[in-house]
Amino acid sequence: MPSSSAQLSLLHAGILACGVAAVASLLTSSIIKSKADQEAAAEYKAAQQSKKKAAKEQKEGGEPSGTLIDDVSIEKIYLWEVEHLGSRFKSADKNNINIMKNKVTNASSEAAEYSEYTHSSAEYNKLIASHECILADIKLSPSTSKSVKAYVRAGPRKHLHFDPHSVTAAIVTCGGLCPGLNNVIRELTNSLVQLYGVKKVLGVRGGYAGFYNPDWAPVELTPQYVETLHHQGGSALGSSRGGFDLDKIIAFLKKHGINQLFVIGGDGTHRGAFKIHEGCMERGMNVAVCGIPKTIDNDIDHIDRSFGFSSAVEAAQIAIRTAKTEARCNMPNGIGVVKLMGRSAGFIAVHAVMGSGDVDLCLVPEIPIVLEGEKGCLPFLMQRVKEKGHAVVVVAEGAGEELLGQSTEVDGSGNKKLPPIGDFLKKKIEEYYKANSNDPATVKYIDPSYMIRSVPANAVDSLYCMQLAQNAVHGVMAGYTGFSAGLCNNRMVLLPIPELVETSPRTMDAHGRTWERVISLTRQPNTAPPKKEGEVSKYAPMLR
Ligand SMILES: Nc1ncnc2c1ncn2[C@@H]1O[C@H](COP(=O)(O)OP(=O)(O)OP(=O)(O)O)[C@@H](O)[C@H]1O
Ligand SMILES: O=P(O)(O)OC[C@H]1O[C@](O)(CO)[C@@H](O)[C@@H]1O
Repeated sequence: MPSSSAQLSLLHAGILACGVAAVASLLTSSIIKSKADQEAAAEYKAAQQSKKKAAKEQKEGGEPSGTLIDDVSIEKIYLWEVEHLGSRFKSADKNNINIMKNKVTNASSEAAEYSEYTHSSAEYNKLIASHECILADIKLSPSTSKSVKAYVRAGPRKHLHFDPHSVTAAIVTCGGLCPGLNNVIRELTNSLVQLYGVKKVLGVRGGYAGFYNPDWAPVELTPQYVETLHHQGGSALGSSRGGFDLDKIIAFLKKHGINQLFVIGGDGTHRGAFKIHEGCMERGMNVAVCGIPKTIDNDIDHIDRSFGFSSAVEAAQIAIRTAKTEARCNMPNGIGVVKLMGRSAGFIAVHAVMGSGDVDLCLVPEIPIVLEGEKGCLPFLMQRVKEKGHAVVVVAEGAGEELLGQSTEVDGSGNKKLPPIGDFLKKKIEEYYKANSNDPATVKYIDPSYMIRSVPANAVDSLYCMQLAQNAVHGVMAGYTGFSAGLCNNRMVLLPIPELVETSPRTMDAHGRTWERVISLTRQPNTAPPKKEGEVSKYAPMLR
């Protein structure tokens, strides 16, 4: 310890000297470094400037900037043409130009009559011209074909096929429920009445059977009737499976003078809708039939996603979080098993897993379940529980058919009923622990079932439903028929129904990027069967 103030000041001086020397050495090294850096910076700057100059020259020459890759090109575009009533029936007066009517409804009238007063008529900011299209496959590489397919772009057309005053429209919802059904019903009604000035819109109750069931008389849909529909889950019109009867449906259309039919449903519903379209054409009826693709399972092909899917995936998070809490807190060996909807496609399960980040094992219909052995899910689960103390499993309801066998039972529409995979899995986990561990497994099984599809649409789905309904109405008013409105490559398009149903229901690609992401998250053994030689990989449009 320094004993006097003189010693202390000597010590301070020493420290100061050392500090100055260290700073000086640091400065020298940074000066040397900065010389090298300066050269690198100058080189980089020069390269950037020459890039900018080249881009400017390209722009001035009328070319987009960027590097020209001459081994990738598109030479031919083939349009997925949609049938147009104008080819068989006379369209409304060509002077009947399409403007936004923005009709005001007479809210005080109990009889729901609409005022003829239009709040403001406005021209559309964008009218879609003939042959405006959206490329179907936007992935290109030197090995892809130079001929590509394209969808008809959706949106208002300048000329209307129908005089709105001569239109009686009908809306029907079929198949299972799905968040957003009411949003679509509401926006179809509002677009028809307020945007186009259609006088009558009927809501057919209870799906296809509602066209002829005497106890389910149709309701008249008005903007007042649908005002708050979008806040509720389910379908204000009701729905059903089975009961498709073409002659009776055609009889209904004739009786009520329906010339525009909007059918909201899945692949089964669309098959029916196309039969109605063909039935009308064969009978010389100037009727437009339009589908709006709906399925909680997201298994309709081509479209980026079906409405309601995002809300269902969101609702499934509550079940997964519940399973996590139960698994974490229930000892010993807490395991939460959540069963989610998904008849033949595991999209809800895989998206819920990817969105959650809490799941250790995901089982879907597309990937065979292996219980034991090197790639067995049971030893894997036991190991995960050893590491973390608990684990969460998500299983799609259609998974494990290879273990449980195919059910011979079907529902009213002919869809196979599914064996109880959730209970089976719970039993297998418990048995495996009994045989291989001193402590039992504490398995909590959660089946949120209909809770994930009866919720109201979230904001993303509400917006999507609005776009679908508006574009369906634009398409029908223009005279398109036998089509469905959908989102493809993030653009609204019109899809011919036969193309839409041909490859539906779609399933997740066992060798695609979605499944790759799932196993990279869960780190579970990949039991996807090896890819067959020449097998073309399908993609899951939502996550390409
Ligand atoms: N090939 C078909 N021809 C005519 N109608 C059909 C056909 N397939 C199904 N339908 C009818 O379509 C309606 C709905 O079918 P389904 O129950 O299979 O639901 P979906 O439309 O596929 O929707 P979800 O995704 O909810 O299952 C039913 O009324 C059924 O009778
Ligand atoms: O019991 P329901 O109403 O027939 O619906 C169950 C089925 O419907 C779907 O949600 C498809 O709409 C499937 O995932 C499920 O298996």
